[in-house]
Amino acid sequence: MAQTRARLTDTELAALARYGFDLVADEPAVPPAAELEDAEGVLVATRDDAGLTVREIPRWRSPSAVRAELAQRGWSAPRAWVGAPPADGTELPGQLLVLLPAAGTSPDSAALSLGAAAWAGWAEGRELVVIPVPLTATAPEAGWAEVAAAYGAELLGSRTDPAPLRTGGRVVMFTGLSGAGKSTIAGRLVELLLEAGRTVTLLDGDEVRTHLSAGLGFSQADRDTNVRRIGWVAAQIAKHGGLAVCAPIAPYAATRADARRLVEEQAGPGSFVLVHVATPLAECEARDRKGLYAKARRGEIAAFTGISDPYEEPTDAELTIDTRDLSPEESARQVLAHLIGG
Ligand SMILES: Nc1ncnc2c1ncn2[C@@H]1O[C@H](COP(=O)(O)OS(=O)(=O)O)[C@@H](OP(=O)(O)O)[C@H]1O
Ligand SMILES: Nc1ncnc2c1ncn2[C@@H]1O[C@H](COP(=O)(O)OP(=O)(O)O)[C@@H](O)[C@H]1O
Repeated sequence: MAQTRARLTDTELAALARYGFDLVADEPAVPPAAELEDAEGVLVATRDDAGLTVREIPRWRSPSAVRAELAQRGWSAPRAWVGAPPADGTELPGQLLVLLPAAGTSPDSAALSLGAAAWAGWAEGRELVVIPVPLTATAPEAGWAEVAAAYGAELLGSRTDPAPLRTGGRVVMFTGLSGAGKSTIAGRLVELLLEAGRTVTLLDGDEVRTHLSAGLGFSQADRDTNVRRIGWVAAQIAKHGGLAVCAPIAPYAATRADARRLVEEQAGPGSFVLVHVATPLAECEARDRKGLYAKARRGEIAAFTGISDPYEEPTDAELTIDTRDLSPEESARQVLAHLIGG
């Protein structure tokens, strides 16, 4: 055997659960290790000459546990619905087991919480039990009627057409040279958003480098780590509908694209707004508020963006602002208009 213990991905864990719950007969395609664990290191299955033995899987509630809960609630003839609520006026009973196909997603996936939230309006005057199940919505590995029966209910219907994921969360990432005006515009944007009654998280550059990215410098690898961390945190904020504003130099196109991907994976298409503060180098250097350009020119700061280190101009920015033409107030209002409009 290749290794003694292997960690399963979300997709493999769902496959193991389907097998362990007798929803499918065939052994799942999982690594050939003697012990299998989940993302937290919990032992979920063992393998010996007799085959695979599935133990408790913390991520997924077993059909028998769900059946026991329905019995305890006194549901005499449980009915089940799979996926999103019916769009066609189907009558739903007063007690309903909702099965949400969630194979391959993480436990805190936005797809899952949006799936559950879609049922909130149906809960009034009704008893709903909402259970994520380890099956794939668009290509179920077992028939929905059989799955519903395993969870102790008769299938009433299903709706598993994949709606595009949109949490309503957004991330505004300003990018540009040092002194371009990123922090000034980001700060004013946050004030305008607060005035408009929005809750907003500012991932302030100084605070990020003091806490989240403490110890990182300005090599390409460190800048990439810094920008990816900012992108990851912003994605977590946007995942459940929050708004995050950040303003790193973010000089590399590929790393900005990584941040965009992280955010859009969690909050849906259109959730990442890249704002290029395109103040030319000569103007930034003329401002030189912190005296850094002068130091960089004297060689006292190595690898300074625009002087001795690259800045890759974005070609994918949703907005480009040249602060030679606009005041900070006008610039911030332009970003706000984009957020409100799109
Ligand atoms: N070598 C070098 N190059 C560029 N900038 C430097 C450097 N050393 C220190 N500083 C100061 O750090 C601020 C940029 O940090 P960031 O976290 O935004 O940079 S990056 O996105 O990781 O490239 C930047 O702040 P801003 O002027 O607010 O952009 C600089 O003040
Ligand atoms: N239209 C403008 N937008 C933003 N900043 C401007 C503008 N015009 C002049 N400035 C000045 O440029 C400087 C930008 O500094 P800062 O916002 O810290 O830049 P960055 O965060 O990109 O390094 C500030 O002193 C600001 O007052």
